[in-house]
Amino acid sequence: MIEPGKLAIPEMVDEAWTVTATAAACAVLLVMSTPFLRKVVSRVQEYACGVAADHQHHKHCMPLPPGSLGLPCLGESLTLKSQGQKFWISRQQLYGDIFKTHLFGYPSIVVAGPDAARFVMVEQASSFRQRGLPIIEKLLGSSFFGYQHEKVHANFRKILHGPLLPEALERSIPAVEAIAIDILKHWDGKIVNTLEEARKYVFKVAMEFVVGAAPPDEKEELTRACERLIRGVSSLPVNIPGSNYYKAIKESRRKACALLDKIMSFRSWQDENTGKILSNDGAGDILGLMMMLEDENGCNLQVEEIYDNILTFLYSAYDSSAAALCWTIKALTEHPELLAQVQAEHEMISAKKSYDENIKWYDIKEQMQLTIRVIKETLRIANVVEFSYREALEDVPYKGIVFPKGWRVIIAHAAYHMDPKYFPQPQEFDSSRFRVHPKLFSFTPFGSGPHVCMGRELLHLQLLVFIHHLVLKYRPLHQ
Ligand code: HEM
Repeated sequence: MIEPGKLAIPEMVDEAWTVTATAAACAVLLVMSTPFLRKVVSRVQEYACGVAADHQHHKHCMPLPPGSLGLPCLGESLTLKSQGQKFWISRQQLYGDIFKTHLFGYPSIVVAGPDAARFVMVEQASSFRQRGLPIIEKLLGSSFFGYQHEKVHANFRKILHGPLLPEALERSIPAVEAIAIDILKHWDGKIVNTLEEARKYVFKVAMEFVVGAAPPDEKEELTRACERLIRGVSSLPVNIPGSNYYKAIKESRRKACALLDKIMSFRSWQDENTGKILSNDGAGDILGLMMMLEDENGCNLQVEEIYDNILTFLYSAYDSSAAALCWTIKALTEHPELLAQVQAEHEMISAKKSYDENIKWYDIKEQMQLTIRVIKETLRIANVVEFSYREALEDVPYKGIVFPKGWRVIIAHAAYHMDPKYFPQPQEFDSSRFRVHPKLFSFTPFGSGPHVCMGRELLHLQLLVFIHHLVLKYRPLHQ
């Protein structure tokens, strides 16, 4: 998952090739400046990708969608890096709701409209496998349960969802509230870096849900190792000593795995007779569940699988949630009238409570409707997760074009979130637009279908709790 404006370009070039690639890119830029040569290069690029030529001419006679595969090797990754979410919007305007490109080292089909998004995420979900960006799979591991297909994925998901379901979340409100109050306590009389504070908060919350019971020192060290690892994910994949990418691979992942080992041995013991891992505190968090999981032969997961899952889980929970909280606070401070209404909403909830009484699940679900709309509008406009990522497992025909087998598929939520057809004046922050439900599948910040975000209820809970205490305690300086 990716922060706004910080899209990571995965390993397209290894460092030995960097100089050659730069020279080649300059030459190709010159060549690409004439339309005829651009067409020739594009066709060569399609042939280089193999699958496209195969499809267009030999198999189904079904064309690929319009679009450009960009520069050889680099594709359109540099343009995406420089344009951010505008990349999806500008191409959607140029080519329509489905177009081809070449990103993150793979020929890809981008889905930029609600109907096609629904087709890939829901109707034809079994023909597409969820993937992580190459850099994410490399740094955090490729055996994350979300990348498994159909039944295996569904079985894992059913078990791991437990701590994130409403019943469990309701029990955890006091713990989340305590973390929020503690973070805000340190804001008194200070100028703080909101993003840093948001990261501190969401990571502490994520640690409770994902890693659970662990000695505080190990948890603290794990937090730091994960932060460095996550920094590596949004860095350029330049594998030279001193770079964030290098440090993430060589130091942070190893450190994080060693700490997870320590935490697991603190929490478990191995049965001498069966060799099975027994956990002393069971199923209250994701790590506890992972340690207890058994396959059909009664074997526990391999430790590498546990590392990959925990690290990817922490990544999913951390980066996007911190960005969402930060953007929400920014939106509120930029709209003083809205902030005043949000404050009134929370003062009303607080007025009905005795001193020290915790927020209730009912408050979250029923009493914070305006704040929920503010969060929705923030997610729409900030697009903290710009897209979902898939691989086509077979040739998939759709409305006269084909998703070729082996190509990557990018569901660009950001493109339709910013489309005036579904959200008039899309650049304007207007939480009141969510008084009515948006068109089906035009608003999918958490994805949809079998891979829909497992942490969306937790995200709402942690944002609402934090905003509740923030607006009750502080006023922005300009008020
Ligand atoms: C602003 C916050 C968040 C956003 C915008 C977000 C968005 C998403 C999206 C779009 C997907 C679907 C990926 C796909 O279709 O391929 C997803 C999946 C997932 N998210 Fe989130 N997420 C957020 C926070 C969280 C949190 C707090 C957690 C956990 C505590 C979490 C855990 C997951 C997991 C485990 C999956 C994979 C589900 C599966 O493949 O079955 N997310 N998220």
